[in-house]
Amino acid sequence: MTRKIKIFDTTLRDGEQTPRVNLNSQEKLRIAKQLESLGVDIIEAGFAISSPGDFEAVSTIAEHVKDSTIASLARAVKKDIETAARALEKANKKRIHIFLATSPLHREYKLKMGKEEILEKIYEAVKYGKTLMDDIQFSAEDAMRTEPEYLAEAYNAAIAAGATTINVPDTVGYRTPTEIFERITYLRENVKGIDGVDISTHCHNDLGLAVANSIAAVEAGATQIECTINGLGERAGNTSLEEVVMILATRKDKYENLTTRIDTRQIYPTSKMVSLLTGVATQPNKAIVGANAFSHESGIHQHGVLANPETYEIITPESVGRDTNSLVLGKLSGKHAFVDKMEKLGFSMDNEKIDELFAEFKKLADKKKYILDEDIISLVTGDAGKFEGRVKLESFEITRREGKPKAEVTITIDNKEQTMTAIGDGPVDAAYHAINNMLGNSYDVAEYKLDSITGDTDAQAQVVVIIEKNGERHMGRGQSTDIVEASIIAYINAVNRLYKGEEND
Ligand SMILES: CC(=O)SCCNC(=O)CCNC(=O)[C@H](O)C(C)(C)COP(=O)(O)OP(=O)(O)OC[C@H]1O[C@@H](n2cnc3c(N)ncnc32)[C@H](O)[C@@H]1OP(=O)(O)O
Ligand SMILES: CC(C)C(=O)C(=O)O
Ligand SMILES: [Mg+2]
Repeated sequence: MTRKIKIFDTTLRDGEQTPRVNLNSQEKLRIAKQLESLGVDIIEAGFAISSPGDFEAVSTIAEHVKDSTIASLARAVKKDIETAARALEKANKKRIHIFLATSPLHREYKLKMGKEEILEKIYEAVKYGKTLMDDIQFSAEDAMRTEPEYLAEAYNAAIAAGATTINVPDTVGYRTPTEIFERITYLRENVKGIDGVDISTHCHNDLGLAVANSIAAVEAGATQIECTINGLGERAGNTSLEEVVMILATRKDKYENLTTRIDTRQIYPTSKMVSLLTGVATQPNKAIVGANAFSHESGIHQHGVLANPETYEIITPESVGRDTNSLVLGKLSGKHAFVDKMEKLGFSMDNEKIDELFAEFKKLADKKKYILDEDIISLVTGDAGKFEGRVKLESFEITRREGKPKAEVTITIDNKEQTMTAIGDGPVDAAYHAINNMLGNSYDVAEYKLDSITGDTDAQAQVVVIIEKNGERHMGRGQSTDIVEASIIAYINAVNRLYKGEEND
């Protein structure tokens, strides 16, 4: 029998608890709209009582997002529950998510409440919530460090008062998958009326087990997973939505009866949006959405992927909304990938030439961290890294005049030194004007590309410039820790190639 797994996204609530993340209501609405397109069943839009801004965010989302259920968090406190209900007034489908901690540590040190008092508060809070709306979720905060018998009593109280979902959080990410499986199984066997409600899992990643623990909960019978985009959340974060969803989708052989409503092709755009609006970058090796998740640099892998991507990919990039996989050329790459890259750039040559270029490529890759398409073009055209020619940069200086950058550039043309100053919109523009004045010609810059070769503040900048004359394009490359210098060298390099081409004609 098919079991539908509800996806409860808490990016806008627990995700916003990520240190230094702060979203305004318009940003939250943009993300909520995207979560709706993604097919999320429940969007936890915020904690309405926490601030006027969060109240506004929850009510704005409630007004504009109609396909997903909108939830607001509330403590087991009347004013929290009433405020959540007010914020959710305009929602098509709404839920109040009431929580109260149950573990010994939280009872004694945080809440300073006894076991009985907590059970009464749970019952009263859920009962009050039910007077405001039907859909009430109850979470026993720190459930996974609570005595199992007492935890069952807490959920008995919540269900008796009318809770429709009971959430079992591993608030501090302490448990392992086997323990989670056992605890959910225990609750299923010991909580009255549990078969009539959704069982939810909410895992934190303090030991890196949030995703594995959520899957274990589902294997034990949970019907709702709480998660966040990119695994954002308090401390080490929450269960990552993209990972749990893709585990269920990819391992259909194992989870054939489990389905979600998620449109997996929306995963990558959603991840990008969340990363942009929260300012939290995803690590390159992050599963599913990281920059390297579908990149291959080693020769043996590249050879396999060229023959059939399934040799080293268990998910297609398209299925999660990414363009294609990529073969990154580096010192560990093999000849198959090198030839593939050359063919994609439009070059074909005999085996002898390929062997020769491949040997040169390996030498270059030993020295250079990233091999760009332009490096391959230079290899093929036989002038990699050379800066010889009629024009040579001697020195330059950038100052500002009347708010605009002024460049003083000294070059030699055919061994004759010249100096010229010019003003431009930016320092590179000013330097290019000065050079053009000395060359007595002005070339169209068809492309200008700036890359940082290393990631530090003293990064090497690599500039690639393509200039155009009479429909012919000439590429130049410059490398320096100074962006302006790299740009000047690239430009002069392109001009020298243009002159060389003219000499050969
Ligand atoms: C595991 C989680 O992620 S829980 C959610 C955590 N998220 C947040 O805390 C973000 C939003 N929070 C806030 O804006 C504020 O903490 C508020 C508005 C909720 C409360 O602010 P304040 O009234 O200033 O209280 P403060 O945050 O300092 O302390 C929490 C109070 O709530 C009590 N409390 C904590 N959890 C609960 C609960 N689930 N039900 C009832 N009371 C609770 C604490 O015992 C403490 O009570 P006290 O003031 O009587 O000592
Ligand atoms: C509010 C609850 C569900 C929570 O975030 C937690 O326990 O981690
Ligand atoms: Mg949490």
